[in-house]
Amino acid sequence: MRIAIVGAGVIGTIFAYIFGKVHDVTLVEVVKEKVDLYRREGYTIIMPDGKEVHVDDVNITNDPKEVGVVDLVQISVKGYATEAATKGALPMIGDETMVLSVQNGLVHDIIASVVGKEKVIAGITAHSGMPVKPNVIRYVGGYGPLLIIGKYDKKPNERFNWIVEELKKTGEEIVVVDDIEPVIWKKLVANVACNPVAAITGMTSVEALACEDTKALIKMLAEEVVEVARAKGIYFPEMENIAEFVYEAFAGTKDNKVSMLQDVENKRRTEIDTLNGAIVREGEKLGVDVKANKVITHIVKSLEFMYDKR
Ligand SMILES: NC(=O)C1=CN([C@@H]2O[C@H](COP(=O)(O)OP(=O)(O)OC[C@H]3O[C@@H](n4cnc5c(N)ncnc54)[C@H](O)[C@@H]3O)[C@@H](O)[C@H]2O)C=CC1
Ligand SMILES: CC(C)(CO)C(=O)C(=O)O
Repeated sequence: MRIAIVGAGVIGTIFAYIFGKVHDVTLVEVVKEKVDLYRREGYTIIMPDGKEVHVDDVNITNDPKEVGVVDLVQISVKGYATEAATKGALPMIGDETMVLSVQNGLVHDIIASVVGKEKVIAGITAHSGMPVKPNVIRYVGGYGPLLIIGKYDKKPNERFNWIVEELKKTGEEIVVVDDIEPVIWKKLVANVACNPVAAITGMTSVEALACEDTKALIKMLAEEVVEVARAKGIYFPEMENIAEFVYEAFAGTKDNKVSMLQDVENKRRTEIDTLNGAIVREGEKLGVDVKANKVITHIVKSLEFMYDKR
């Protein structure tokens, strides 16, 4: 199968390595220096057991037209870049192409607005990693399947089934569900409740969960997400006891810094707009009280505003 992965970051590179064992994969990256670096030196992945895998001869470009039409495009950029990345990918998307995303946050409607809902394979990954150098990535590994995916329009077809079978040839665990939305929202609630709190306080999960005030804040954010989910008709059993669920999910990150804390520490734009900001937009549309998420969105955006001021 021919796959194009848009965004040669942490997830894009890890997936290029995994899919590339079996399939013809091209990375598409907007940063020219990164394209040059990957072409010149390849990339290294430090595997969960500490072994290093080096990949030379990387197929990477910053010109999607060079790639042509592929079977599967994976959008693997930060939430705020989703629309630009999907529009940029259009030269690689033909009648039969499907578009996969396991990005965090509410991004699948953005992709669907560009390519059509019927082309979108939405989902999550239980795997993660972090950058060590521009072409060295620590693959933390997986706390579950590589992919939990579903056709976003809930109408599986022959083409989708074929892509799933092709992806399974990697030997990775790929779980297919009929309704992907509850799966996305279950991960979303953990990211929305924990990531900005970590970003603002500098806390790891161990520190946050030792403080009753921090736990109270996490609970408030999570409860609003549940109310928005209910208003949208989305249900997953953990909604019944959401605070315990998010505390447990956060605890799973141990002493690691969640992505939004890493972003703030490195003065990078955060994914607040497709996490808490998206909850605020959805909540306000549906008449749900989302004040806690609104306040924390303003705080994180205020932090971003100050990046270049001192
Ligand atoms: N890092 C992790 O362990 C996990 C990340 N995610 C999610 O996956 C998504 C990607 O995250 P990371 O890989 O960590 O981000 P990253 O910042 O490491 O990589 C994103 C890459 O996309 C590139 N890019 C931006 N706009 C582009 C465009 N228009 N065309 C081509 N390339 C473009 C950037 O230059 C960068 O190299 C995010 O939504 C994140 O929340 C989900 C699970 C785990
Ligand atoms: C899964 C987890 C918590 C990995 O750290 C994440 O999604 C993030 O940091 O944003």
